[in-house]
Amino acid sequence: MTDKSEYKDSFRCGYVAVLGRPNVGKSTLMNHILGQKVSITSRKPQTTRHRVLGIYTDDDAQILFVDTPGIHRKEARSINRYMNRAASSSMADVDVLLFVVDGTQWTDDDELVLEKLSHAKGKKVLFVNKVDKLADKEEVLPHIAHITEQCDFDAVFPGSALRGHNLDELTKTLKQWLPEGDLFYPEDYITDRSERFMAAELIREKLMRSLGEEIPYSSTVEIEQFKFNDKGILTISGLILVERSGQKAIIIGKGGQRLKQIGRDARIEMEELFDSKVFLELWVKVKDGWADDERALKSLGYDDYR
Ligand SMILES: Nc1nc2c(ncn2[C@@H]2O[C@H](COP(=O)(O)OP(=O)(O)OP(=O)(O)O)[C@@H](O)[C@H]2O)c(=O)[nH]1
Repeated sequence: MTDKSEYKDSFRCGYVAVLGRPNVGKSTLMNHILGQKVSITSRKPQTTRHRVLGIYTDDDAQILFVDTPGIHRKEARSINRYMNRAASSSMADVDVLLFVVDGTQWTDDDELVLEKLSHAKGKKVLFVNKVDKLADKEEVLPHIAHITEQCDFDAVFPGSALRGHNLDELTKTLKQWLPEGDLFYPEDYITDRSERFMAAELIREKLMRSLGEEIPYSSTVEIEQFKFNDKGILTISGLILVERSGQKAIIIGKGGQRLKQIGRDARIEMEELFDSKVFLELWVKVKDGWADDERALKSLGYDDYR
């Protein structure tokens, strides 16, 4: 470990890539550290489809979190290939790689991420999450041994993103490995994502939560209107794109009830996020086979990974 005293007077700023297979708790971890929701979470895997930059600032450092989409073995659909490429590219040019695993479950997908990580450059930190679920905390030890045998980590933390266990210690460690430098973003920024993007993500989150197992990621959301009127009311029109008409019917629900509930839930969080009264309109449209068409994906804004 580096002696922290030598850093005392200098401000640090840099990038931390958050890596891990879907559903291990990456978004929960980032949201907890930032103290606000910037990345959507759900019980189903693969909700993080976009790279979200979360920004943490305190008196001595600014951490720029790059939240990566899941890495998968199954690359059959374009959208999966796209997500894999995005995840790999976010490993390059960062100061610290933060590998998040679920302390209760190790899978082939974890193995795949670990394999990619072992070839990457930069400081590496392992966060073994969901330890709150283990009756006997020592159960994580063989898990940690298995992982660290395959890849050298500069620090290892068992903890819980949901309960905030060990996150202060993690943050302190991440900060000390950032290069010296001034703030990249103003101190009150928590993301560089646009308000439109945040609005779309909120709708998508409510959609996923409401649909249970039915439509994992064959739907997407476009924001067609995002406008304040002269009374300060924000009008947002969201277009939900699905692959088949059956899916459209499911989303709309009996007598439009499900769509109404999705809209109500999204609107409440939007009002808090944008600090304004919100009028939200939602539409559902069928766009056949969009997930298999990489060009269509790009036209929908999935081309912003560098
Ligand atoms: N018990 C427990 N559950 C957790 C913890 N961290 C996350 N979860 C739950 O695990 C599920 C997945 O969490 P996410 O943060 O969405 O996972 P993710 O890795 O960002 O997933 P993708 O977006 O699919 O890549 C959610 O239901 C979380 O509430 C934890 O520390 N303890």
